[in-house]
Amino acid sequence: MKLHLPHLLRSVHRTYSTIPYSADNGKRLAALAAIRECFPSIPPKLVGIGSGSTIVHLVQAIQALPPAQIKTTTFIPTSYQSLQLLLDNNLRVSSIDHVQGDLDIVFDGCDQVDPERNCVKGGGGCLLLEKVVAVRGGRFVVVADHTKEVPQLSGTVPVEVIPLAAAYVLEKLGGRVRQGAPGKLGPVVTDQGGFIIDVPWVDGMGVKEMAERLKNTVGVVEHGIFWEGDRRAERVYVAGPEGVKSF
Ligand SMILES: O=C[C@H](O)[C@H](O)[C@H](O)COP(=O)(O)O
Repeated sequence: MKLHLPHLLRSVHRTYSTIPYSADNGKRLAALAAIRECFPSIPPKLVGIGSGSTIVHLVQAIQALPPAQIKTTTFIPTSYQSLQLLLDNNLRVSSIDHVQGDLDIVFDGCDQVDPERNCVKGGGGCLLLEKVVAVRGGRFVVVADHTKEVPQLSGTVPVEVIPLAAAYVLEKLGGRVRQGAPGKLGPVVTDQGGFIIDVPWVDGMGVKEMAERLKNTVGVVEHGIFWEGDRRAERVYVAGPEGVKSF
């Protein structure tokens, strides 16, 4: 659903309308809109922060909030990248395994999002902890540029596997072990010590069937489909050349 830009989003758009649109500006616009509309006005206790390039803009937007709105907030990272980002911005951090109960809200990016707000995540190899945090989010808000919006999820799904099970999972599901992160030869090793296999989406298969197929394969720790069976986005902010919409 394309929204008429409310006043708030129009002002965000005006602020950036002199900058030529790019996917990176899109991430920034969508992040600003998401934070302005969704970051609780009563200072939240616990806020989850996803991983990836969009998150950098989200943290900048959080930093721009009035100090009183965040001074009692503890942020929960989903990777070493987001931990470092939060520390660099002097925000208070804790770890998801120290949390009791739900987080107030979780903000994250995505690689694909469909009209039902199902997402594929894990392009940066961080899907496992992202999901562990997302399932504990009272709200789960996803931010993206327009290149991520798709009519239906497809392509490949990142899947985190135990390294010794990689050969078996490849036989069962197909795909390739992700290789060659900058500065690292051989398989990409995740923050939790797993390998990532990019598994092809079976042509014509629905979200539920695909998610269950991946989850039911021995050796798979977690997959990058975020859907109603575990955690679907409650709200998605997408920016494109025309402005920001949410659905
Ligand atoms: O593993 C990475 C995460 O799932 C990211 O949220 C996702 O890949 C989107 O990344 P970016 O914000 O860099 O487009």
